[in-house]
Order: sequence, then structure tokens, then C-alpha cells
Amino acid sequence: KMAKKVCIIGSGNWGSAIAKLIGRNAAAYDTFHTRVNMYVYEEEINGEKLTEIINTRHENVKYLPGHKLPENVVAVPDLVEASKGADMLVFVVPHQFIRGLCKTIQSNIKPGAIGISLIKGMDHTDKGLQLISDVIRKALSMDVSVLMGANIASEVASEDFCETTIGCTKEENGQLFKKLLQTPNFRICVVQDPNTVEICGALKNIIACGAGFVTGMELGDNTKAAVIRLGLMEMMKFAKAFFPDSPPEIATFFESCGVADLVTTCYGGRNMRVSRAFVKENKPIEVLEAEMLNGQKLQGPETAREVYKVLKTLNIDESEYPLFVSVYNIFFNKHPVPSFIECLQNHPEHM
Ligand SMILES: NC(=O)c1ccc[n+]([C@@H]2O[C@H](COP(=O)([O-])OP(=O)(O)OC[C@H]3O[C@@H](n4cnc5c(N)ncnc54)[C@H](O)[C@@H]3O)[C@@H](O)[C@H]2O)c1
Ligand SMILES: O=P(O)(O)OC[C@H](O)CO
Repeated sequence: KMAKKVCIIGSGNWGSAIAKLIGRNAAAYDTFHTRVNMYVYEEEINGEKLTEIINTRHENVKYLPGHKLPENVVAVPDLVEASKGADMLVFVVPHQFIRGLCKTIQSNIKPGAIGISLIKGMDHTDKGLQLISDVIRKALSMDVSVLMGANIASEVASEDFCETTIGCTKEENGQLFKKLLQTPNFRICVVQDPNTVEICGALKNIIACGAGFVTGMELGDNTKAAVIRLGLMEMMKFAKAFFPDSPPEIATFFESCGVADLVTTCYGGRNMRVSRAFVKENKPIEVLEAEMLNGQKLQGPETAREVYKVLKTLNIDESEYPLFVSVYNIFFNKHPVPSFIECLQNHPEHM
């Protein structure tokens, strides 16, 4: 059998961390071609191209400083060239860019190629909710698995022990991606409930913003635990409501993509940290994102906006998802942050 060619589409904080694991496994296993192309959105850093820096110093100095990438991971600034002939595509860009990138490679996909999305976020159409994996499936007509879990990129890059979840519809594809991605300190469970895995990954970022609000208001861990629990209840309700044909397995919420990701994200994630600053500094969220993250992108506020649009499109009462709606109103409708506590006090879970 021919070794499979792998292409990573994305090279941000998570893309670079995952490139470290993929590069090493691609070099170690005959199943994969040793060279791994990584599409890098080109930019100049102190007069040097980021792709050149990565290909000579083997470090993404902007998005994952302090970590060496394997030398077989090759940064390519042209997406069509990077993905040409790839058998396995790993999608890992902030969710707002996925549509444009898919369009660029639409006519250049190798027949039989498969994909996996590591993108936490969601999209919507005039019919309502659209998963990011659906955007990819539709644009590129390929089988797409997803990988979501309690995985803060810098900790994965440091090779601290953690777990993650792959959701797939075709078991053999899920297992092939597991082989590509699993390491002794990055342990993967494969489940055949991809929609739930992906919904967990998307919605947890909204809940993380709520956790940031209560942290910014200097409330304690009991409050944060309540945000996590009420957020989980809304997440479960949302998954049930939006996939009536493939109801979520409750067990999936206990995989790394569910409760575990909520915990890590509500304590240490970027959405939590920037939302905490939003309470303290009284600046628009996009200003704080630019000031605090050096080009990295927040997914929580945009996902709250997408969820709100989906609820409106489908005529669903806002009171069904008070936490999600409150996060949206605080970021985009100037509702005061303390109104978030009122939403918790009046949550339907207590009625
Ligand atoms: N960072 C984490 O800890 C982490 C962990 C798990 C999952 N994720 C998810 O992975 C996805 C990607 O996150 P990330 O942390 O790798 O990215 P990031 O937040 O570091 O975003 C920056 C990336 O976006 C790219 N970019 C900027 N403008 C662009 C454009 N116009 N077109 C294409 N690309 C552009 C930049 O070049 C850079 O690679 C997100 O959905 C995120 O939720 C992140
Ligand atoms: O830093 P965040 O908030 O984007 O969260 C990162 C990861 O999704 C945590 O699993």
C-alpha cells in the first residue's frame, strides 16, 4: 500500500501544536508519507516570511513560540499546492475562515481523500444550523471526522498528559486518524457520534465566556461550577433539539469533548481569559482579542452570535437557552455583565 500523504490546513496555536504530534507520527509509521505539508497563511514578521522562519528554524514564532516543530513538517503558503495529492486533510483554522479555504481547493481534491476537523465553532444557513464539518463535506464531498477535547494547545505542545475524542461515521477513518494523532501523552477515544462531539466543541466556547464573566466579577468557584453545569444542560438540550434524527448518546458528554473540555476551557482557555478582561477593562471584545492574543482568534463570541441567529431562524424561544443568549447580548447588545447572573438565577433548570 502507498503511504498516505497528509496535509494540515492551518498553522495557528492549535494547528502548530498538532503539527508537532502529526510530524512525529508521520515520520515513525510507514502508513504515512514522512513529509507533511502545513498550509500557512503567510505573514511577515520583522521583515521575514513566517513560512521561511518555520522551514529554517522549525518554530512558529508567532503562534506557538518556544516549541520546535519536526523538520518533516513543511510550511507552504499556497493552499492549492499544500493540499495537492493529499490523502488525509486535517482542518484546523479559526472557524470564520473555513468557507473561503474550502472554495480555494474545491477542484483539487484527490478522489478518496478523507478529512478531520479540529475546528471548534459553527456556521448557519437560511435553514438553521450548519456544522463546520458539514461545510467541509458539502464543499469537498469527502468523509469528515472530527476531533475535540480538553486540549489547550500550549499544554499539548508541552506534551503534558491529556485525552481527546474523535467522532466519526466511518470507523476505519476514525481509526486511521487516531493512528496519525495519538501519542503516549495524547490519548484518543473514537466514538461514532460525530455530531455530538462537534456540538460540544463548538458550544463550550460560549460557556467559557460565561465563566470569564463570573471570574471577572470575582465570584468564586461555586459560581463557576454552576456556569459549567448549566452550560452543559443547555449543550445537551441543543444537541437533542438539533439532531432529532441522530439523538446524542449521553455517554459522549462524558468523553473528553464534553465535561472535561468544559472544565479546562472554563479555567484556562483564551475565551475565559479575554472575557474576564472584558469585565475588568470595559473595551469591546474585538479590541481585547487583538490586544491580548497577538493574532490568535476567539471562537466564543462568534459562536454565540451563530447560535443566536440559528434560534431566530428557527423561531425558537430565547428563554430555552438563557446562558447562550445572555453571552450574546452582553457582547453584542451592550447588556451589562451582571445581567448574566440574573440569567443564572432564573434558569429553567431551577423551575
Ligand atoms: N488554541 C487552542 O488551544 C485550541 C485547542 C483546541 C481547539 N482549538 C480550535 O482550533 C481552531 C483553530 O485554532 P488555532 O488556535 O489553531 O488558531 P489561532 O487562534 O491561533 O488563529 C490564528 C490563525 O488564523 C490564521 N489566519 C488569520 N487570518 C486568516 C485568514 N484570513 N485566512 C486564513 N487563516 C487566517 C493565522 O494565520 C493563524 O494561523 C479553532 O476553531 C479553535 O477553537 C484551539
Ligand atoms: O483557548 P480557547 O478558549 O480557544 O480553548 C482552547 C481549547 O478549545 C480547549 O480545549
